[in-house]
Parts: sequence; C-alpha cells; structure tokens
Amino acid sequence: MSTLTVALPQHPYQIIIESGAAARLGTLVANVWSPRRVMIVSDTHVAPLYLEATQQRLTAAGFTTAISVIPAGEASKTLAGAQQIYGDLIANGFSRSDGVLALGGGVVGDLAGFVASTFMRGLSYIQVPTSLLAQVDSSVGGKTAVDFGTGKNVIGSFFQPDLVVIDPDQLQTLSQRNLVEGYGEVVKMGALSSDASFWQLLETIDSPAALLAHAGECSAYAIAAKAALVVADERDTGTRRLLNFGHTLGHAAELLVPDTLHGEAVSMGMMAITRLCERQGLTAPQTADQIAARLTAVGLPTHFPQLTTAQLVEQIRMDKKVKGQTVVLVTLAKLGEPRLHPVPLAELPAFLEG
Ligand SMILES: NC(=O)c1ccc[n+]([C@@H]2O[C@H](COP(=O)([O-])OP(=O)(O)OC[C@H]3O[C@@H](n4cnc5c(N)ncnc54)[C@H](O)[C@@H]3O)[C@@H](O)[C@H]2O)c1
Ligand SMILES: O=C(O)C(=O)C[C@@H](O)[C@H](O)[C@H](O)COP(=O)(O)O
Ligand SMILES: [Zn+2]
Repeated sequence: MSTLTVALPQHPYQIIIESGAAARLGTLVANVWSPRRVMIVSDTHVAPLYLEATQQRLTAAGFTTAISVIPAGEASKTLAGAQQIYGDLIANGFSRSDGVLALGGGVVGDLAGFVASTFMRGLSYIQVPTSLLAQVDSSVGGKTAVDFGTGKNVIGSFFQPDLVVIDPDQLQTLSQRNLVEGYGEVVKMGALSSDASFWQLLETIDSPAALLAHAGECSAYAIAAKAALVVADERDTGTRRLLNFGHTLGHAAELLVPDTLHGEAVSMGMMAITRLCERQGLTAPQTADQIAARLTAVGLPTHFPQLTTAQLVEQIRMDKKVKGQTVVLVTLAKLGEPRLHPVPLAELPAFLEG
C-alpha cells in the first residue's frame, strides 16, 4: 500500500494505492467529505461489475447515492455525454454542496470531472479509476475534458479531485487490450523519469500477466512522477507539458485511425517522435529501441500508421502546445532526460519528413 499526495498549495489531495482499497471506499470518502448526496458516474462495462458494491459502501458510510451510467467508450466523452450527467444531477436535486464520484476508466474520469467543474460552477469530485490507464495517469492532475469536432480534449478545465482511490485488484476484470493500452502511459512516465529504479521495474515486465502483477507498483511510480510535474505547473504552461510525450503525433493517430485506443496511440506516437529525433541527432542512438523493447514486451504497437504530412500538420495545429506560430514538441535527449523542443509551424512539414 502507498499513499501519495499531490501537494498543490490551494488544493492538496491524497492518492490511496492499495489492493482491496475499494472495500474501504466508504471510510476513505468519509475521511474527506461530510455526509452529502453523491452522484456515481460510471459506464456500461464498469457499472455491472462495481456499481452496486460502491453504492452500498457509500450508503453504509452515511452518503445518499444516485447514479449516472454512460455508454462505455470514447464516443461518450462529448458535450452530449456531459448533458446526460447534468440532467441526472438536476433530476436528483443536486446542489453545489453535493459531490460526484467517477467510477471507471479515463473516459468516465475526464467526463465526470468536466461535469463536476462546470455544474453550478463546480462541485467536489473523487476519482475511483478502474482501468490501468486511469490508475496510472488520468485520475491524477485535474485535466478534465470532452472531445469536440475533430479534436481531442478541446473543451475542458483544470479541476482537481478531493481524493483518488486506486485498487489494483479491480484490474482483474479489465480486458487484456485495455490493460496493455494503459501501459503506454506507464512507459511514457518511465521514459520521462530520472528515477532509474522506475525503468528497472519496467524491464521486469515481459508479458501482460507480469504487468497485471506489478500494476500497483506501476501506479505508484507513475503517479509520483506525474504529481511532481503537476505541482510545479498545474496549468500546463511549462514543464507539465512533458507529460505530453508521444501525444502530439499520438492524438493524430487516435483521431485519424479508427479503433485506436489512447494508450496504443501514445505508444506509436512516442516511437515515431523518438525515431525521428534520433535521425536528426536530437536523441541519443538506441533510445527508440530501448522504448520499443518495453512496449513490444506486452504487445503494444510501435509502428506509426501511414498518415500524410498534411494530415499530421492539420491535427497538430489543434495541439494545446501550439503558441502563436510555434508548436512545442516533447523529445528525449535520452531516457530520463526529456526536452521541450519548439518547432515553428512553417518548418513542421520539413521536420516531420526529416
Ligand atoms: N485527464 C488526463 O490526464 C488523461 C490522461 C490520459 C488519458 N486520458 C483520457 O483517458 C481516456 C482513455 O482512458 P481509458 O483507456 O481508461 O478508456 P475507457 O475509460 O474507455 O476504458 C477502457 C475500457 O475499459 C472498460 N473498463 C474500465 N475499467 C474496467 C474494469 N475494471 N473492468 C472491466 N472493464 C473496465 C471501460 O468500460 C472501457 O470499455 C481517453 O479519453 C484519454 O484522452 C486523460
Ligand atoms: O496530465 C497531463 O498533463 C497529460 O498530458 C496526461 C496525458 O496522458 C493526457 O492524455 C492528457 O489528457 C493530454 O492532454 P492534452 O492537454 O494534450 O489534451
Ligand atoms: Zn495520455
């Protein structure tokens, strides 16, 4: 078991990582919230598995629960998805002194967080992430969003949860594809981190089964590294942007190639930018192979899809790291030494083809 803290001065909060933590959810929530109504937001895959027990635990701890269940999948991370939850909050008489609890993967967490940040200008929320991706990354740091038009996370806010409860046992029911997908974000954090013991742990993970066995440790390492960047730059204007390693090209692949999951896209995006930068002398030789070895060990894709430079440039113009006429890319000098690398948009086609 480990307890980490995101030590933001205005809004510090704890992340509990513990096998069996879900069974203690009522007590854990009661430690941070007074009795209130709690809207449990979940999706159609997670609700049949964990919703009833979650409701019982909260009720036993003195909370009054209501539920809002969205269709599983990225297609729900939209304004229409948010509208459904707003409707459920209103139908159940929720006010600003009540709370939202996100029970699910990154889609549920991003969407429920967005609703919590906007409903009546903000009510408290708690993250109970149930996918590996959400446990190692999306439940922490307060980036909430919905997709819009052709862009990922176009409409959103920075809004921190009051608590994150991670129970690695809940990953037992996750499909192998979704488990493996989450590892894309773990390898991202390992490649960014200067803590050599993090990468050494990843070198022991040689199969999806080994990943499942070490999921709690992966969360502890990844969240410790992420929390430090979030505390240094909550609003993503400086060093937090390093957490976008693999995402500039990855988001393009996720949007343009049907049936690509976020973590798979990040895997391909990290490989593409690192191979490109190796060719251009910006990244030490063999770095891409070191990352590829970790990704292929669990079956993550490493070959970037055939997209044209024009398609990539069009997507990259929507990237939140564009400032004026420049996009700031995330590159690695070598493992553990990430860099922010500005490229003028006018030079982007040549850079991508270099
Ligand atoms: N806010 C952030 O900082 C941040 C970080 C990374 C990713 N994201 C976002 O997260 C989303 C991807 O998250 P995801 O990969 O968790 O997707 P997801 O929420 O769609 O979950 C993946 C699938 O697993 C199912 N599932 C979740 N937990 C389960 C469990 N315990 N047992 C059985 N099935 C379960 C879900 O129903 C879904 O079908 C993307 O929208 C991405 O943009 C946000
Ligand atoms: O928390 C962050 O900061 C991240 O960038 C984490 C990413 O893994 C995540 O996918 C994030 O939602 C991407 O953010 P965006 O600002 O590029 O939409
Ligand atoms: Zn991501």
